[in-house]
Amino acid sequence: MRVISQGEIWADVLGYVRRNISEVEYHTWFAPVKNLGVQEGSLVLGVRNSFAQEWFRKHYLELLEDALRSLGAEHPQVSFQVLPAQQEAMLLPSDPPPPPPGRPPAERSPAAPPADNRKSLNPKYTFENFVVGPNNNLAHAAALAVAESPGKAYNPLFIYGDVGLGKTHLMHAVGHYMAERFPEKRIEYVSTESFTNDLINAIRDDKMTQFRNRYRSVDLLLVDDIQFLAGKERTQEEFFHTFNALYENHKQIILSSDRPPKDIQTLESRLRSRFEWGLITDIQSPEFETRVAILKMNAEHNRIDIPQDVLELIARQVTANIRELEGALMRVVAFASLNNVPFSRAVAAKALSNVFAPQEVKVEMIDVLRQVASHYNMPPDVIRGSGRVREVVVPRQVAQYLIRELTDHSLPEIGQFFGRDHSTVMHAISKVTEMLGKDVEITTSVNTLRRKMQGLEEEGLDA
Ligand SMILES: Nc1ncnc2c1ncn2[C@@H]1O[C@H](COP(=O)(O)OP(=O)(O)OP(=O)(O)O)[C@@H](O)[C@H]1O
Repeated sequence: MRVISQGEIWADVLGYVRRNISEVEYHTWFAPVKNLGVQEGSLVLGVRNSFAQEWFRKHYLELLEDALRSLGAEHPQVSFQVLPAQQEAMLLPSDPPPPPPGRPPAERSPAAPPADNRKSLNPKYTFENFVVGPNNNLAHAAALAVAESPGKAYNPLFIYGDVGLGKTHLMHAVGHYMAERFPEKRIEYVSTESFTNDLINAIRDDKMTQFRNRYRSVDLLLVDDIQFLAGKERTQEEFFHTFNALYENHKQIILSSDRPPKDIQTLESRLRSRFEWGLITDIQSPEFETRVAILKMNAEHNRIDIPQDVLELIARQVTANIRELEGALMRVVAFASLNNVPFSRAVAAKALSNVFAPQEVKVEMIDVLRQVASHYNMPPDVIRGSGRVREVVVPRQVAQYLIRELTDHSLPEIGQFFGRDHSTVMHAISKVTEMLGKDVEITTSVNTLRRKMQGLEEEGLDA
């Protein structure tokens, strides 16, 4: 693939973008972007992680295309690539990763596309990415058993549960598992809706033979939301025959539904009884620990460094639906990025307050420490550590001063938090008090930090 370096184009695109969005947005999202040149007519941009990639696709694709149009491109094309891990370091937007030292874009290509028999599967939905908890361990064990002995363990496997609890994920996981071990096997994932539409089209276009070949020649058939068969007589009829053909040939069938077969109204009894031939297993809502584990895995996958207490706050807020749980995490990440603040419980509560019932979150010592650390661009542990150079001592004193001002903690408690005694804290506070109004840097820092902390507490920021 020929790669043309197009530094000038990128500079012009950035100029255009900058004129059309706010400075905060520009610095948050566009400053860390790497121009990877133009490849086959498409401007390729390197972004820090898959979250940023998704964000760009959703929010800035049109703007970028407009920018290219303004430069004369008739059919502007923009694509995004996630930069290799060591360059991502999403952490905080105020702390962008160092620029990549001129590696050729070819090396940054994402992993090779999945094998063809996985084309109907979501690459994210694997067993490795599935957090097992008391709510889903039976369904998980059954899925694993089926993956190991397709057509033999339980056929069909029927998984039911409320929306967004991982039914589709588990089905796809079986597909991936099988595809890896048996690359020649045919795997088909389909929603009941698509199955119905395919059938309608096949009837209309007189292509029933192709339709039957497609669904009856697979080794693994995954059908989502089978409750939608209810009331569709012709589809039930066709599905009945598909089911029989596969079953008789010992091909594995996995079905998902929002309710058990016996509760699906207007389902032909011959289908209902077939759905009950194998194993019926359910997935319940995850409990707190599982929700935290899911959030943690998600954050790690997206290489987002987010403290445990913040994840716990999110997990307390969203209890029933894992899709919403993931959405809440992304909302918090976007909110913190756009407002250029470090992750804290107060930030998370604010980010979620528009969607969920607001949670009362008091500012804690750790929140102030993180905020100060982010402001001075150094790790919180260094500020709490034993370093005595001015670069560390000033942030430490500022942190102690602000904690005293913004929280209800006593001097000994603050001392303990910093591994020091209360007289050291008292000294720090009087030192900062003395410098306020005299030392420009300290005064500005204290005021900025105070405003940020109070802004989050009282006025709120809009995502
Ligand atoms: N145990 C889990 N571990 C990790 N991620 C999970 C888990 N369960 C669900 N998820 C994630 O939650 C999201 C929703 O899951 P999924 O789409 O499988 O739900 P579903 O039960 O099929 O919902 P629906 O009924 O709406 O089709 C997905 O992004 C999935 O990866």
